[in-house]
Amino acid sequence: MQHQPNSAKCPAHAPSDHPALPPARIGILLANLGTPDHYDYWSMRRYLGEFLSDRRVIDYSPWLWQPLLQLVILTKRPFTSGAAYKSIWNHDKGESPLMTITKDQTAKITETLKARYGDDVMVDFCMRYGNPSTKSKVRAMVEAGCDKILFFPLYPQYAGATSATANDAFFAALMEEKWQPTSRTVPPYFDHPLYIEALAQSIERAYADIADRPDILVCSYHGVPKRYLMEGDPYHCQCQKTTRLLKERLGWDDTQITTTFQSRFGPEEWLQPYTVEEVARLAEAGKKKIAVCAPAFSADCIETLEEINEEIRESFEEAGGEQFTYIPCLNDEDAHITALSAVIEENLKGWID
Ligand SMILES: C=CC1=C(C)c2cc3[nH]c(cc4nc(cc5[nH]c(cc1n2)c(C)c5CCC(=O)O)C(CCC(=O)O)=C4C)c(C)c3C=C
Ligand SMILES: [Fe+2]
Ligand SMILES: [Fe+2]
Repeated sequence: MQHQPNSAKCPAHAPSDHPALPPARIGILLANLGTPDHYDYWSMRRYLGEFLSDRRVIDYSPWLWQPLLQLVILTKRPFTSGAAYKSIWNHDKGESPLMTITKDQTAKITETLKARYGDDVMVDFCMRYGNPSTKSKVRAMVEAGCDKILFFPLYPQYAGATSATANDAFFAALMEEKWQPTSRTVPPYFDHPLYIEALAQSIERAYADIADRPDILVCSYHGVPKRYLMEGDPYHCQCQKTTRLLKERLGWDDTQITTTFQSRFGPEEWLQPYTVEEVARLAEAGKKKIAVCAPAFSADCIETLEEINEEIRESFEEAGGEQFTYIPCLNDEDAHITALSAVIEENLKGWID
């Protein structure tokens, strides 16, 4: 089925000053978390302020949370996080790795989908926090003639703090459109066979390059407060299922792979076990060679390049660990682009085939 051209302008009845309408097309809008424009104090403060004010991320009453955030956290954390960003920054391009990788993914997905659908589709990306904003990209797609938009949060596992808040920003952007495009959001793909396959291939490739086979693979997922799980967020279960499917695809048993959660923030209990503690425990228990991968992240970012590959590595080595291998995220690897493009194609059904 071909996408139908825009038929809203009827030449016989249109007034002479009727606005011009571009040919109708389908927009595919990829969304990631967002990243600071720079690692200086004010860029960091702006980014963290927007992120940590999102009640899908931190759900405390703003009356209690905002004074603490504005007066305490945002006076210190922009410095420490800014230094961490500086250590991983893509200085050649003047942007964070998350931004560079998201652009590369967008370019490759565009190429794949254009080869299949031609100019009936346009592909772009937006961020939940910072730039380019979701609102600006929805506006640009509507202006370019998109009367349908498929919105794709690039998180394999659903969490209120990631997928839902990305969707919220998308719906808020639609609220401002006079002629609102028909819209769909892409569901989580934590169990999609091609995502599992891409993960498995990346592990097999990494293991083939390591002379001394690791004792165990640690699948480290970004954490959330445990309370969110108790309140109905399926993130924890989806992470566990991704690890199980990966284990089955690799043909491994439970001694060769484990699930942990990283990036704890604040005093509440988060999902356990905490990666930083678990890698130390593994070293102390005699697992001196480990590999760590991060299946919840579609692109390498501060949480993987700095937290896993620097802080968590250090925790392992201080506890007596000897060989630590970080396995990069799927980023713009071919198998990942194939998986993401397949998820998109499945969700375009009925709009264009
Ligand atoms: C404070 C609460 C946080 C929750 C809950 C949270 C959930 C969550 N986040 C990601 C993915 C990413 N988080 C990233 C950075 C980051 N995350 C938090 C806090 C929470 N995340 C902070 C404060 C930061 C900023 C860095 C820092 O100051 O520590 C990123 C990286 C962005 C980048 O530019 O590189 C990603 C990606 C997931 C998947 C998730 C829950 C499922
Ligand atoms: Fe985070
Ligand atoms: Fe669970």
